[in-house]
Amino acid sequence: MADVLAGVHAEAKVLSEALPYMQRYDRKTVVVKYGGHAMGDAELAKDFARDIVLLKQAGVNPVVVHGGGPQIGALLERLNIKSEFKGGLRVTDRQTVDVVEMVLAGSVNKEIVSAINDQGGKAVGICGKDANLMRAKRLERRVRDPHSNIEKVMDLGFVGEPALVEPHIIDVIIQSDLIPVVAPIGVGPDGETLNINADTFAAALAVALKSKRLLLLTDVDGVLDKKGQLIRSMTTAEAQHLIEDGTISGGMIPKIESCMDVIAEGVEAVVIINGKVPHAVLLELFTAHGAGTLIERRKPRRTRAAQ
Ligand SMILES: Nc1ncnc2c1ncn2[C@@H]1O[C@H](COP(=O)(O)OP(=O)(O)O)[C@@H](O)[C@H]1O
Ligand SMILES: CC(=O)N[C@@H](CCC(=O)OP(=O)(O)O)C(=O)O
Repeated sequence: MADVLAGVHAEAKVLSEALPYMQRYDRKTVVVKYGGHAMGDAELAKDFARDIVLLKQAGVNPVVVHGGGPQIGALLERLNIKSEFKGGLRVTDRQTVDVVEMVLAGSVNKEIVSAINDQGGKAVGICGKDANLMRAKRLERRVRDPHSNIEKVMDLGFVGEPALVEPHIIDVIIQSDLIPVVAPIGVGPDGETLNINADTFAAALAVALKSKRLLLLTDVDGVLDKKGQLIRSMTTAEAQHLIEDGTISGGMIPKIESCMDVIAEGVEAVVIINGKVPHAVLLELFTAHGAGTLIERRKPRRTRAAQ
């Protein structure tokens, strides 16, 4: 009996301690980027959908932006279409962009919408083309050839970068008490479909929506130091230093660079968390210890709880 009571008290304590966090995010917009790697497991996908519904029920306005890199890769393979990445971005020819749109705005988007609706939420799936949410331009990335030292423009085909965000459609969805689920497809200057990295898309949307937080769900616990230990919080200057000294590499570089842009544009903080941890979103937003790595402009205060 004493054990049962102790258990009940522990549960009540967790619920009660969530109150200040619920108040902090009351009616605030939080953009959650749900990466393709975090989507693999059916049970985790259900937990994620449940967390999003709970956020909405608690008065937060979650906006889900999803990826789907591995899912695009799987369909391209089935269709025998070769695909390669340059600097973390998929080289996207005309044939590939059709597949990218089909997977992102089609199957992946609707799967997430259904998962949220199955948990009692009401989600609406859109992509950056809807109501011109995300006007984009062709990405021009310059790289210096290490041998000749000549700078070249890398041609990635139908890859875009955000040019102008018109968040009206998101506001309408939020005001209707629905949950927007957004696929990272943009519309180019000639009306063409452009493939946008989901972290970059989520970052631009978070800025336009004046989001209170941007959460990036990935497949590692957060940013790890040279010894593989989780860094719980850091400033943008410290993040820059970790890129320069090589601690941060690969796919984590564009992620961190998006974080730095977002913070420079006024979003308070970005958190990188492990989408493979059950209920990672709730732990981050509604508990004192949070989860993952918190990145913000100024020196983080002593504890995550005090922030
Ligand atoms: N310092 C670091 N801390 C954590 N992950 C890192 C670091 N440097 C590089 N990475 C790599 O970045 C990856 C996450 O980026 P990415 O694969 O693009 O994620 P996603 O597909 O979720 O967008 C990790 O799986 C890890 O291999
Ligand atoms: C230009 C570019 O690389 N676009 C990505 C879009 C999906 C994405 O970013 O998904 P994840 O978040 O799951 O990696 C792609 O084609 O894979």
